[in-house]
Amino acid sequence: MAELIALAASTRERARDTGLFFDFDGTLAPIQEDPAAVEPVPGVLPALTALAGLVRTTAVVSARPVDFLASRFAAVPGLALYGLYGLERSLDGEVRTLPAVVPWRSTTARLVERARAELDPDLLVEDKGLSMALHYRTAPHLQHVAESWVRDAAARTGARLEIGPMTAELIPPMTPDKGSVLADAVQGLRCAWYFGDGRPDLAAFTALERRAGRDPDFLGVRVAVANPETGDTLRADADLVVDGPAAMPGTLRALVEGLTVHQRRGDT
Ligand SMILES: O=P(O)(O)OC[C@H]1O[C@H](O[C@H]2O[C@H](CO)[C@@H](O)[C@H](O)[C@H]2O)[C@H](O)[C@@H](O)[C@@H]1O
Repeated sequence: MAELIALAASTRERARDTGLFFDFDGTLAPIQEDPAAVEPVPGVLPALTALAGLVRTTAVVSARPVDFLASRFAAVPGLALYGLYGLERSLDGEVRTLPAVVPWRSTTARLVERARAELDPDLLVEDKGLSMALHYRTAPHLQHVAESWVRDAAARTGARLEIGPMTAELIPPMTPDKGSVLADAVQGLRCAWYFGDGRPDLAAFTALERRAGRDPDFLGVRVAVANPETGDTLRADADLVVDGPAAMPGTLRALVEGLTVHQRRGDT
């Protein structure tokens, strides 16, 4: 907590030039068997709303589609959404899709249809519009089947393979990574925090390091959310460690407090 308070103190003097960026699954929401049932941890939405009033940018950067994120975060005004690793963006309420990727919608639709027809029904097929994922969390014995099916489909279609926790995903080849999303999003900011839990979030950490390396005035804060599954993936590279999604509301409230103390004092 002492580290968070110190970093909040350094952030508050540049709060109006600060961006707060969050991964979704395993960071703002707990890992569950059914991806469609996942909701943000109770307490996260009011804390994000409070933060959105204190800093320039608050954003979710996720492998989920923007419409899914929008359904979960409608209560947070001004929250920017980067979906499908940045293929889809909703920065001002309007959803924009990288134009080059649009033809992949039909490729993905065919892959989803084939997966549902060919594979064991215990493998959950997640249709994300421009990408799709096979989930074997409730059927771990099918990991090999899922991974070899997506490998084969990737070779046939040119889609890119992304292996996640209990998940094998096919994404369009031009999909950015979270690092390039962050590098772009932090332009014009003097401070950014990134909260993540998994391997794709490392690229976002690296983007903050690179920016800080080029700009000594820039403060980048890398926060690892050590959920029970991905555990130590980001810990070694982090400035702060949060003990899983359940600890996020308390962490965000402490950050609100750290940013608000200054404003109250500054106002008097
Ligand atoms: O970038 P993220 O927001 O972290 O999304 C990564 C993947 O998250 C989801 O899958 C993971 O969470 C599920 C729900 O808790 C869990 O059942 C699954 O095993 C995890 O891999 C989402 O369903 C995927 O589409 C995302 O790629």
